[in-house]
Amino acid sequence: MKLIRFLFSVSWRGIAAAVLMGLIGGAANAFLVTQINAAVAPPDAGRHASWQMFALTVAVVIVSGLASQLLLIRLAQHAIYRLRARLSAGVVSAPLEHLERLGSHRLLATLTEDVRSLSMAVSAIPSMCVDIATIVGTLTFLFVLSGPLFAIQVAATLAAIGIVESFLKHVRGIFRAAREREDDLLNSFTAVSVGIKELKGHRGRRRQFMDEKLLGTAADLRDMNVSAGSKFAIGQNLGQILQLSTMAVILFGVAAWMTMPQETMVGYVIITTFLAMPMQNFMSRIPDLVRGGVALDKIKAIQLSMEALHDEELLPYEERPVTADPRLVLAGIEYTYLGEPAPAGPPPHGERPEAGPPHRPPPPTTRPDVDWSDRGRDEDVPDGRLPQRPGDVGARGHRGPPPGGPPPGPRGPRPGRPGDQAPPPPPSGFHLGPIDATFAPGTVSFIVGGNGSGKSTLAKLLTGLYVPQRGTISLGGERIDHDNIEWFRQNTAAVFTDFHLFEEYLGFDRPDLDDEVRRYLRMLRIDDKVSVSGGRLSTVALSQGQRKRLTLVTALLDDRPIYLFDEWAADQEPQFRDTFYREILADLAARGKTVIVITHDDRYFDIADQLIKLDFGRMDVEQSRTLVADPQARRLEGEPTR
Ligand SMILES: Nc1ncnc2c1ncn2[C@@H]1O[C@H](COP(=O)(O)OP(=O)(O)OP(=O)(O)O)[C@@H](O)[C@H]1O
Repeated sequence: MKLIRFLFSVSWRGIAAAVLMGLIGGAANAFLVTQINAAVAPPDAGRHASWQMFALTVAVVIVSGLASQLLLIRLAQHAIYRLRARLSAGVVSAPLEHLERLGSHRLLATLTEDVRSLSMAVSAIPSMCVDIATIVGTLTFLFVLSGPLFAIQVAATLAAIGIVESFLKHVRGIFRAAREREDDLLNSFTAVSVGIKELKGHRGRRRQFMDEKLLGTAADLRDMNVSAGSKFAIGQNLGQILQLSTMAVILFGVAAWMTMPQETMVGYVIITTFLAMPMQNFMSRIPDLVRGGVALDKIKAIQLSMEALHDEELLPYEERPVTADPRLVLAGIEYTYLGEPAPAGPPPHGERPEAGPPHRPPPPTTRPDVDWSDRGRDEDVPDGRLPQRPGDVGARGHRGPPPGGPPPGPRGPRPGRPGDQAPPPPPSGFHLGPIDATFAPGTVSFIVGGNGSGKSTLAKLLTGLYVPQRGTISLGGERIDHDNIEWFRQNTAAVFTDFHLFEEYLGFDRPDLDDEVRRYLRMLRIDDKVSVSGGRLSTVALSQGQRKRLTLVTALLDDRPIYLFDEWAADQEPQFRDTFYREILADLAARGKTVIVITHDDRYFDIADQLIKLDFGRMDVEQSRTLVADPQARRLEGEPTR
């Protein structure tokens, strides 16, 4: 079982020690039964029991049982810790686009619901081990007592297990479906917390949302859990009926038929009474195991791999200073989002539909842990991995699919061979590029364009959060690829529109950090609202504009060679907007930083050294202009870039 395998992967020595203790406990339990049996046997039966032996056996039962449980509890908690650590690492290290496609609700459901289910399952294992040891030990004693009774009892127990298992098949399916609904419920919870103002302000919308979405999903989950619980209870009770029927058959039929001695029958009754408790305990923990298995499957399905399939933590990283030459050059870069999966339904032309659970998210399209050079796409690499270092791009005349074509992801579908049963290409979404541009040190570049024209997508490419599927990015003349993308990311301080403000200044190891922060708080005119002490902000409960100023503080503290602001000034008052564009950006450029600003503020176009206009994902060459030749001039009167 996957769960047990997972537990073993945490510490097989710990498991072995705990199971050994459990077995000793189980054997002692069985011996206890023989003691009780001897104590109640008629004096002429030749069995002896002493209270000293009884007390010693009880001591062994308790000590070994306790030792086993303590060992397994530690192990289980360690396993849960490892699970949380691996899952969180899975989230942090998964490619950004994959996380965006999953959505925060699915991540939350995994980090809360799946971890909870797995914790329950892992916590159930200690007592189940002791139960199994007791059952095995007691049945062994029954075997010694009477072979035929042992055979009948084991046959009945196996039949009971078979009955429970046949019910479990249905229960497993229901738990699986219920787990998918958990995602929907978490989605509704997210909508409630994020959209509470919209719901409060519109009675009809709130009612419909509550009835159809939140409560509808909650009711489905309730029904599924009731159905699963009832099915399991029926199965468990049928198993118990079978056990009791077996007892009746033995007591009232087999005993008389085989003329069994009375002490054997007394022993049998004691054994079956002793067996009842661990059996029930064991059975009642089975649903926890089933849920744990479903949670493991789910984690695997959303590819937040515990085997670290996309582990960016494994990206090579060389501890070296940031670049001294922040010249960023884009050469024909292109990027395509994977489109939404096709709606379920009969496939055209008699094709077979793709198998998979209904809510299974598509695989990630980007793989930052591999090289994204053009060369790899045209080669058939046996194990699906691409060469570590790019060859010469030289493929500017060989650009990939037309806009809207399938994404040529580094590990995406390889070119098919005749006769290949290649899966249909995933539907493609928005396509950006090709983009050729240079962002020079000491200059301010504006990226402009309509809503949805691809500005933020380009920003994610410029910061190394997405990897281009075609073309190259170079920084200071160094081509960026698999081997240096982690280093590349350390060169940019970026503020995105959907930023998160951390209450603490993390990742700074400076004794005078508080003083520096105070200086920036004063400079950004927010020192009357928030203070800092020990690298921690006094509050983050501020207006959107004020919170954005705090993100700017963090970016300025980072002091990186490249600065990227995605519509930073949109929430600022006019006066401060002026300060941002005319003073802060100018100061950064004067300090030799490469400054990139995504903006709709055409009033400030005059301060830009370069303007890059995007139109439906393409660079509008006519309207994109530059005067990189003279960064000091800061006027937009240069020639078009191409
Ligand atoms: N995570 C995503 N998955 C799939 N498609 C996406 C994703 N993010 C954006 N898109 C698509 O890419 C296109 C460009 O989005 P992007 O955010 O880059 O535009 P933008 O120019 O920054 O727009 P705005 O000015 O409104 O912020 C959008 O039309 C959207 O459909």
